[in-house]
Amino acid sequence: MRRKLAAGNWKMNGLKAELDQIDALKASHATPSVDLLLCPPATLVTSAAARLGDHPMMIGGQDCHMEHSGAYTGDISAPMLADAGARAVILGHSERREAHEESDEMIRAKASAAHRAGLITVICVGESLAQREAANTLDIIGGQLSASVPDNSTGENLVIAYEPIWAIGTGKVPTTDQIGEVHDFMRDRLERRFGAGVGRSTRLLYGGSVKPGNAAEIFAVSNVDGALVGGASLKAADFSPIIEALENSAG
Ligand SMILES: O=C[C@H](O)COP(=O)(O)O
Repeated sequence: MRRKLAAGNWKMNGLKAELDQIDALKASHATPSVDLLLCPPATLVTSAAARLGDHPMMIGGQDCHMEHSGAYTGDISAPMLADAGARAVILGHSERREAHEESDEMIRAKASAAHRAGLITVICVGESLAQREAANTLDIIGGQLSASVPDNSTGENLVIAYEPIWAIGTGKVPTTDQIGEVHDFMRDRLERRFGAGVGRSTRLLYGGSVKPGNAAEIFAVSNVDGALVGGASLKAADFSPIIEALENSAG
């Protein structure tokens, strides 16, 4: 049985003062029945991890370099993230694919490096509105999956987040049928490539305008094992009911 995962992506938001949101999450979810992951900006990874104490929530990064170390000004390697207290890293978010021109091949190399460093990778895939309207969604997702997921993936270190680009930060959410179609497709693709063991134990998250008001409906969809939450993860008051909805959905 896959353990559900509620992941928060703070993106480029958060100063030290916002670490009090971690205190609030700890207080509200002292013994969570689902896995929790919070990915603050890199500047806060060390202090966020320290703030956790012995709480089971994980802290993650939002990107890493594909190399172990070297002359890459401004970049952060996977071992550095692990050394800072991170246990996971988001890779291939559409905002990085677009703004930093990250290709599937780059994401695959980064994910491979992250796995070697012992990190869980949350690899993001998703179609644009034009691609969906052209009925190319499954082709796009299938291509991103096969090209950006590395061979050294296991059921423990691989998480896939389906994030339709047009749903991110827009308040627009696919229908539950649309989400289910993509998640069932991803499950099938992973099972075909990696076999039933890895394919069935890899967690599949949905991301894109997940809010307290729509979380329960999304978590009831086939093969949705949790969420990657952006805006609503910034405040514990918003993230907490999403976590509760996931806990209530876990069966
Ligand atoms: O990584 C998170 C996603 O981009 C979703 O962001 P959002 O919940 O603000 O739409």
